Amino acid sequence: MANCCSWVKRWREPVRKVTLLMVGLDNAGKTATVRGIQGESPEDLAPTVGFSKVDLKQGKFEVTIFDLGGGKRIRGIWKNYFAESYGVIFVVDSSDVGRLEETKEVMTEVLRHPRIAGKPVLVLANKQDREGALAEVDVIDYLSLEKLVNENKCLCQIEPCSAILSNGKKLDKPIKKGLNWLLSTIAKDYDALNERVQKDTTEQKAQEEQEKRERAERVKKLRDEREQKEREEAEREGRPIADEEEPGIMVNPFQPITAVIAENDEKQRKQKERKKQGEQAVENDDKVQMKPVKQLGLTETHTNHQPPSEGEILNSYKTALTQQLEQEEESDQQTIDSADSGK
Ligand SMILES: Nc1nc2c(ncn2[C@@H]2O[C@H](COP(=O)(O)OP(=O)(O)OP(=O)(O)O)[C@@H](O)[C@H]2O)c(=O)[nH]1
Ligand SMILES: [Mg+2]
Repeated sequence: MANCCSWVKRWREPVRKVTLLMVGLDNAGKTATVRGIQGESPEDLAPTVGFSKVDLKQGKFEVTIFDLGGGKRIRGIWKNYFAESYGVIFVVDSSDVGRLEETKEVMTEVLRHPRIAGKPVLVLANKQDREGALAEVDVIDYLSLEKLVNENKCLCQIEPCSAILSNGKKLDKPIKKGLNWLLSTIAKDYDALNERVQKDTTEQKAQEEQEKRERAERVKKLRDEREQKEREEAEREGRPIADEEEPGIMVNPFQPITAVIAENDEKQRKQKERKKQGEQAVENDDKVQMKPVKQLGLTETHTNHQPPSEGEILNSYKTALTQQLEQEEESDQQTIDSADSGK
Protein backbone atom coordinates (compact mmCIF):
# COMPACT_ATOMS: atom_id res chain seq x y z
CA MET A 1 0.00 0.00 0.00
CA ALA A 2 2.82 2.35 1.00
CA ASN A 3 4.56 1.48 -2.27
CA CYS A 4 1.41 2.27 -4.19
CA CYS A 5 1.03 5.64 -2.46
CA SER A 6 4.58 6.70 -3.22
CA TRP A 7 4.15 5.61 -6.86
CA VAL A 8 0.98 7.73 -7.16
CA LYS A 9 2.75 10.62 -5.48
CA ARG A 10 5.65 10.39 -7.89
CA TRP A 11 3.31 10.01 -10.87
CA ARG A 12 1.51 13.21 -9.90
CA GLU A 13 4.72 15.20 -9.58
CA PRO A 14 5.04 17.84 -12.29
CA VAL A 15 7.81 17.62 -14.89
CA ARG A 16 10.67 19.73 -13.65
CA LYS A 17 13.19 21.53 -15.75
CA VAL A 18 16.66 21.42 -14.30
CA THR A 19 19.89 22.89 -15.64
CA LEU A 20 23.17 21.39 -14.46
CA LEU A 21 26.70 22.62 -14.95
CA MET A 22 29.53 20.26 -15.67
CA VAL A 23 32.83 21.91 -14.75
CA GLY A 24 36.38 20.91 -13.87
CA LEU A 25 39.85 21.31 -15.33
CA ASP A 26 40.56 20.45 -18.93
CA ASN A 27 41.14 16.72 -19.48
CA ALA A 28 39.28 15.80 -16.28
CA GLY A 29 36.71 13.72 -18.18
CA LYS A 30 33.63 15.99 -18.31
CA THR A 31 32.70 15.23 -21.91
CA ALA A 32 33.36 11.52 -21.35
CA THR A 33 30.95 11.67 -18.38
CA VAL A 34 28.25 13.50 -20.36
CA ARG A 35 28.58 11.01 -23.22
CA GLY A 36 27.97 8.17 -20.78
CA ILE A 37 24.93 9.93 -19.29
CA GLN A 38 23.57 10.40 -22.81
CA GLY A 39 23.90 6.67 -23.44
CA GLU A 40 26.81 7.09 -25.83
CA SER A 41 30.29 5.62 -25.75
CA PRO A 42 32.94 8.04 -24.50
CA GLU A 43 35.16 7.65 -27.55
CA ASP A 44 36.95 10.04 -29.90
CA LEU A 45 36.96 12.89 -27.45
CA ALA A 46 38.46 16.24 -28.20
CA PRO A 47 38.90 19.17 -25.81
CA THR A 48 35.70 21.20 -25.56
CA VAL A 49 36.11 24.63 -27.06
CA GLY A 50 33.40 26.77 -25.49
CA PHE A 51 30.63 24.50 -24.34
CA SER A 52 28.25 21.78 -25.42
CA LYS A 53 24.63 21.52 -24.38
CA VAL A 54 22.89 18.24 -23.79
CA ASP A 55 19.16 17.77 -23.18
CA LEU A 56 17.88 14.57 -21.69
CA LYS A 57 14.99 13.15 -19.73
CA GLN A 58 15.63 11.55 -16.36
CA GLY A 59 12.42 10.32 -14.78
CA LYS A 60 10.38 13.42 -13.95
CA PHE A 61 13.21 15.75 -14.88
CA GLU A 62 13.94 17.48 -18.13
CA VAL A 63 17.63 17.95 -17.67
CA THR A 64 19.90 20.31 -19.56
CA ILE A 65 23.59 19.82 -18.97
CA PHE A 66 26.10 22.45 -19.98
CA ASP A 67 29.42 20.72 -20.52
CA LEU A 68 31.83 23.63 -20.30
CA GLY A 69 35.36 23.58 -21.64
CA GLY A 70 37.86 23.42 -18.79
CA GLY A 71 40.85 25.05 -20.52
CA LYS A 72 42.33 28.02 -18.68
CA ARG A 73 41.22 30.49 -21.33
CA ILE A 74 37.67 29.15 -21.43
CA ARG A 75 37.02 29.16 -17.69
CA GLY A 76 36.14 32.84 -17.88
CA ILE A 77 32.81 31.97 -19.51
CA TRP A 78 31.71 29.62 -16.70
CA LYS A 79 30.24 32.43 -14.63
CA ASN A 80 27.75 33.18 -17.41
CA TYR A 81 26.06 29.85 -16.66
CA PHE A 82 26.02 30.08 -12.88
CA ALA A 83 22.72 31.95 -12.59
CA GLU A 84 20.66 29.34 -14.44
CA SER A 85 22.18 26.26 -12.81
CA TYR A 86 20.31 24.28 -10.17
CA GLY A 87 23.36 22.22 -9.30
CA VAL A 88 26.97 21.56 -10.25
CA ILE A 89 28.86 18.47 -11.31
CA PHE A 90 32.56 18.99 -10.67
CA VAL A 91 34.76 16.42 -12.41
CA VAL A 92 38.23 15.78 -10.99
CA ASP A 93 41.01 13.73 -12.58
CA SER A 94 42.00 11.64 -9.52
CA SER A 95 45.05 10.29 -11.32
CA ASP A 96 46.60 13.71 -11.97
CA VAL A 97 47.94 14.55 -8.51
CA GLY A 98 50.07 17.32 -9.97
CA ARG A 99 46.96 19.32 -10.86
CA LEU A 100 45.00 18.89 -7.65
CA GLU A 101 46.19 22.23 -6.28
CA GLU A 102 44.90 23.95 -9.42
CA THR A 103 41.69 21.92 -9.12
CA LYS A 104 41.29 23.14 -5.55
CA GLU A 105 41.74 26.79 -6.55
CA VAL A 106 39.24 26.49 -9.39
CA MET A 107 36.72 24.63 -7.24
CA THR A 108 37.03 27.22 -4.46
CA GLU A 109 36.33 30.00 -6.91
CA VAL A 110 33.26 28.23 -8.29
CA LEU A 111 31.72 27.24 -4.95
CA ARG A 112 32.10 30.62 -3.35
CA HIS A 113 30.57 32.49 -6.26
CA PRO A 114 27.36 34.19 -5.04
CA ARG A 115 25.36 32.52 -7.81
CA ILE A 116 26.62 29.03 -6.87
CA ALA A 117 27.07 29.08 -3.08
CA GLY A 118 24.25 27.12 -1.43
CA LYS A 119 23.52 24.94 -4.48
CA PRO A 120 24.14 21.16 -4.41
CA VAL A 121 27.45 19.90 -5.79
CA LEU A 122 28.34 16.44 -7.04
CA VAL A 123 32.09 15.77 -7.16
CA LEU A 124 33.16 12.98 -9.50
CA ALA A 125 36.59 11.64 -8.58
CA ASN A 126 37.17 10.36 -12.10
CA LYS A 127 39.74 8.06 -13.75
CA GLN A 128 39.73 5.53 -10.91
CA ASP A 129 40.73 2.87 -13.43
CA ARG A 130 44.14 4.47 -13.73
CA GLU A 131 47.06 3.25 -11.73
CA GLY A 132 47.93 5.60 -8.92
CA ALA A 133 44.53 7.28 -8.92
CA LEU A 134 43.74 8.80 -5.53
CA ALA A 135 41.01 7.19 -3.46
CA GLU A 136 37.93 9.17 -2.47
CA VAL A 137 39.29 10.10 0.99
CA ASP A 138 42.52 11.39 -0.45
CA VAL A 139 40.71 13.53 -2.99
CA ILE A 140 38.58 14.98 -0.16
CA ASP A 141 41.77 15.67 1.74
CA TYR A 142 43.70 17.27 -1.13
CA LEU A 143 40.79 19.54 -1.99
CA SER A 144 39.85 20.36 1.65
CA LEU A 145 36.42 19.49 0.38
CA GLU A 146 34.62 19.38 3.71
CA LYS A 147 35.79 22.83 4.69
CA LEU A 148 35.00 24.19 1.26
CA VAL A 149 31.41 22.92 1.09
CA ASN A 150 30.69 23.89 4.69
CA GLU A 151 31.94 27.43 4.16
CA ASN A 152 29.72 27.81 1.12
CA LYS A 153 26.73 25.91 2.48
CA CYS A 154 26.69 23.49 -0.44
CA LEU A 155 25.24 20.02 -0.02
CA CYS A 156 27.86 17.71 -1.49
CA GLN A 157 28.40 14.12 -2.52
CA ILE A 158 31.58 12.62 -3.92
CA GLU A 159 31.65 9.56 -6.18
CA PRO A 160 34.83 7.75 -7.26
CA CYS A 161 34.19 6.77 -10.87
CA SER A 162 35.52 5.99 -14.33
CA ALA A 163 33.69 7.80 -17.10
CA ILE A 164 35.54 5.73 -19.65
CA LEU A 165 33.82 2.57 -18.38
CA SER A 166 30.39 3.71 -19.56
CA ASN A 167 29.58 1.89 -22.76
CA GLY A 168 26.61 3.27 -24.57
CA LYS A 169 24.11 0.91 -22.94
CA LYS A 170 25.43 1.07 -19.40
CA LEU A 171 26.44 4.17 -17.49
CA ASP A 172 29.23 3.79 -14.97
CA LYS A 173 27.38 2.94 -11.73
CA PRO A 174 28.86 5.60 -9.41
CA ILE A 175 28.07 8.30 -12.01
CA LYS A 176 24.48 7.08 -12.15
CA LYS A 177 24.29 7.07 -8.36
CA GLY A 178 25.77 10.54 -8.15
CA LEU A 179 23.39 11.94 -10.75
CA ASN A 180 20.40 10.45 -8.93
CA TRP A 181 21.60 12.00 -5.68
CA LEU A 182 22.00 15.41 -7.34
CA LEU A 183 18.55 15.36 -8.95
CA SER A 184 16.77 14.15 -5.82
CA THR A 185 18.56 16.79 -3.73
CA ILE A 186 17.43 19.46 -6.19
CA ALA A 187 13.88 18.04 -6.16
CA LYS A 188 13.67 18.36 -2.37
CA ASP A 189 14.38 22.08 -2.53
CA TYR A 190 13.03 22.70 -6.02
CA ASP A 191 10.75 25.66 -5.35
CA ALA A 192 13.37 27.70 -3.51
CA LEU A 193 16.06 26.83 -6.07
CA ASN A 194 13.73 27.63 -8.94
CA GLU A 195 12.87 31.01 -7.46
CA ARG A 196 16.55 31.80 -7.03
CA VAL A 197 17.37 30.71 -10.58
CA GLN A 198 14.57 32.88 -12.04
CA LYS A 199 15.65 35.89 -9.99
CA ASP A 200 19.35 35.48 -10.78
CA THR A 201 18.80 34.96 -14.51
CA THR A 202 16.58 38.04 -14.74
CA GLU A 203 19.22 40.08 -12.93
CA GLN A 204 21.98 38.70 -15.13
CA LYS A 205 20.07 39.51 -18.33
CA ALA A 206 19.48 43.08 -17.15
CA GLN A 207 23.16 43.39 -16.27
CA GLU A 208 24.20 42.07 -19.69
CA GLU A 209 21.84 44.51 -21.43
CA GLN A 210 23.29 47.36 -19.41
CA GLU A 211 26.85 46.34 -20.29
CA LYS A 212 25.89 46.09 -23.96
CA ARG A 213 24.40 49.59 -23.90
CA GLU A 214 27.51 50.97 -22.19
CA ARG A 215 29.74 49.32 -24.77
CA ALA A 216 27.67 50.72 -27.65
CA GLU A 217 27.94 54.18 -26.10
CA ARG A 218 31.71 53.82 -25.75
CA VAL A 219 32.02 52.82 -29.42
CA LYS A 220 29.82 55.74 -30.50
CA LYS A 221 31.85 58.18 -28.41
CA LEU A 222 35.11 56.92 -29.94
CA ARG A 223 33.66 57.25 -33.43
CA ASP A 224 32.38 60.77 -32.80
CA GLU A 225 35.75 61.82 -31.42
CA ARG A 226 37.55 60.37 -34.42
CA GLU A 227 35.21 62.08 -36.87
CA GLN A 228 35.57 65.37 -35.05
CA LYS A 229 39.36 65.05 -35.19
CA GLU A 230 39.22 64.30 -38.89
CA ARG A 231 37.01 67.31 -39.52
CA GLU A 232 39.40 69.56 -37.61
CA GLU A 233 42.40 68.18 -39.51
CA ALA A 234 40.62 68.64 -42.84
CA GLU A 235 39.72 72.21 -41.93
CA ARG A 236 43.30 72.98 -40.90
CA GLU A 237 44.67 71.55 -44.14
CA GLY A 238 41.97 73.24 -46.18
CA ARG A 239 40.77 70.09 -47.88
CA PRO A 240 37.19 68.91 -48.20
CA ILE A 241 35.71 67.19 -45.19
CA ALA A 242 35.69 63.42 -45.64
CA ASP A 243 31.94 62.79 -45.67
CA GLU A 244 31.28 65.84 -47.83
CA GLU A 245 33.66 64.62 -50.52
CA GLU A 246 32.34 63.52 -53.86
CA PRO A 247 30.81 60.09 -53.35
CA GLY A 248 32.63 58.91 -56.50
CA ILE A 249 35.97 58.78 -54.68
CA MET A 250 34.60 56.93 -51.67
CA VAL A 251 36.65 53.78 -51.51
CA ASN A 252 35.22 50.34 -51.00
CA PRO A 253 37.01 49.29 -47.80
CA PHE A 254 37.12 45.64 -48.85
CA GLN A 255 39.30 46.22 -51.88
CA PRO A 256 43.08 45.85 -51.87
CA ILE A 257 44.90 49.17 -52.16
CA THR A 258 46.13 48.35 -55.69
CA ALA A 259 42.51 47.98 -56.83
CA VAL A 260 41.61 51.25 -55.13
CA ILE A 261 44.48 53.10 -56.80
CA ALA A 262 43.63 51.58 -60.20
CA GLU A 263 39.97 52.58 -59.74
CA ASN A 264 40.92 56.13 -58.88
CA ASP A 265 43.37 56.35 -61.79
CA GLU A 266 40.55 55.34 -64.10
CA LYS A 267 38.30 58.00 -62.56
CA GLN A 268 40.98 60.63 -62.98
CA ARG A 269 41.49 59.65 -66.60
CA LYS A 270 37.76 59.91 -67.29
CA GLN A 271 37.53 63.25 -65.54
CA LYS A 272 40.48 64.57 -67.57
CA GLU A 273 38.75 63.40 -70.70
CA ARG A 274 35.50 65.11 -69.68
CA LYS A 275 37.44 68.25 -68.86
CA LYS A 276 39.12 68.18 -72.26
CA GLN A 277 35.82 67.67 -74.01
CA GLY A 278 34.30 70.49 -71.96
CA GLU A 279 37.12 72.86 -72.94
CA GLN A 280 36.72 71.94 -76.58
CA ALA A 281 33.01 72.57 -76.31
CA VAL A 282 33.70 75.99 -74.84
CA GLU A 283 36.19 76.75 -77.57
CA ASN A 284 33.58 75.75 -80.16
CA ASP A 285 30.95 77.79 -78.37
CA ASP A 286 33.35 80.71 -78.23
CA LYS A 287 33.71 80.54 -81.95
CA VAL A 288 29.99 80.75 -82.40
CA GLN A 289 29.03 83.08 -79.61
CA MET A 290 30.83 84.61 -76.65
CA LYS A 291 29.03 83.71 -73.43
CA PRO A 292 29.63 85.27 -70.04
CA VAL A 293 31.80 83.03 -67.88
CA LYS A 294 29.24 83.11 -65.08
CA GLN A 295 26.56 81.67 -67.30
CA LEU A 296 28.83 78.88 -68.44
CA GLY A 297 29.84 78.26 -64.91
CA LEU A 298 32.80 76.32 -66.24
CA THR A 299 35.48 77.63 -63.90
CA GLU A 300 33.39 76.95 -60.78
CA THR A 301 32.43 73.47 -61.92
CA HIS A 302 36.01 72.60 -62.63
CA THR A 303 37.13 73.73 -59.20
CA ASN A 304 34.55 71.51 -57.54
CA HIS A 305 35.15 68.47 -59.69
CA GLN A 306 38.88 68.55 -60.02
CA PRO A 307 40.34 65.08 -60.05
CA PRO A 308 41.32 64.10 -56.54
CA SER A 309 44.93 64.56 -55.66
CA GLU A 310 47.03 61.62 -54.46
CA GLY A 311 46.75 62.99 -50.93
CA GLU A 312 42.97 63.04 -51.16
CA ILE A 313 42.86 59.49 -52.45
CA LEU A 314 45.08 58.33 -49.65
CA ASN A 315 43.00 60.27 -47.17
CA SER A 316 39.75 58.77 -48.33
CA TYR A 317 41.34 55.33 -48.29
CA LYS A 318 42.56 56.00 -44.76
CA THR A 319 39.04 57.01 -43.69
CA ALA A 320 37.53 53.93 -45.26
CA LEU A 321 40.15 51.72 -43.68
CA THR A 322 39.59 53.26 -40.26
CA GLN A 323 35.86 52.67 -40.66
CA GLN A 324 36.48 49.08 -41.63
CA LEU A 325 38.75 48.52 -38.64
CA GLU A 326 36.13 50.07 -36.42
CA GLN A 327 33.47 47.76 -37.86
CA GLU A 328 35.77 44.80 -37.35
CA GLU A 329 36.42 45.88 -33.79
CA GLU A 330 32.66 46.12 -33.20
CA SER A 331 32.02 42.72 -34.73
CA ASP A 332 34.94 41.26 -32.72
CA GLN A 333 33.34 42.67 -29.61
CA GLN A 334 30.02 41.08 -30.61
CA THR A 335 31.78 37.74 -31.12
CA ILE A 336 33.30 38.03 -27.65
CA ASP A 337 29.85 38.98 -26.28
CA SER A 338 28.17 35.96 -27.82
CA ALA A 339 30.99 33.68 -26.67
CA ASP A 340 30.63 35.25 -23.22
CA SER A 341 26.90 34.81 -23.07
CA GLY A 342 27.57 31.46 -24.67
CA LYS A 343 24.13 31.09 -26.13
N1 LIG B 1 41.59 6.26 -18.17
C1 LIG B 1 40.58 7.11 -18.23
N2 LIG B 1 40.57 8.08 -19.14
C2 LIG B 1 39.53 8.93 -19.15
C3 LIG B 1 38.44 8.82 -18.26
N3 LIG B 1 37.58 9.82 -18.52
C4 LIG B 1 38.09 10.51 -19.53
N4 LIG B 1 39.27 9.99 -19.92
C5 LIG B 1 40.13 10.47 -20.98
O1 LIG B 1 40.59 11.76 -20.64
C6 LIG B 1 40.70 12.56 -21.80
C7 LIG B 1 39.90 13.85 -21.62
O2 LIG B 1 38.55 13.54 -21.52
P1 LIG B 1 37.41 14.64 -21.81
O3 LIG B 1 36.13 14.04 -21.42
O4 LIG B 1 37.54 15.13 -23.18
O5 LIG B 1 37.88 15.77 -20.81
P2 LIG B 1 37.16 17.18 -20.55
O6 LIG B 1 37.09 17.35 -19.09
O7 LIG B 1 35.89 17.24 -21.29
O8 LIG B 1 38.22 18.19 -21.13
P3 LIG B 1 37.94 19.67 -21.74
O9 LIG B 1 36.85 19.53 -22.73
O10 LIG B 1 39.25 20.05 -22.36
O11 LIG B 1 37.61 20.55 -20.61
C8 LIG B 1 40.21 11.72 -22.95
O12 LIG B 1 41.30 11.17 -23.61
C9 LIG B 1 39.40 10.64 -22.30
O13 LIG B 1 39.40 9.44 -23.02
C10 LIG B 1 38.46 7.76 -17.32
O14 LIG B 1 37.58 7.55 -16.50
N5 LIG B 1 39.56 6.94 -17.35
MG1 LIG C 1 35.15 18.40 -22.81
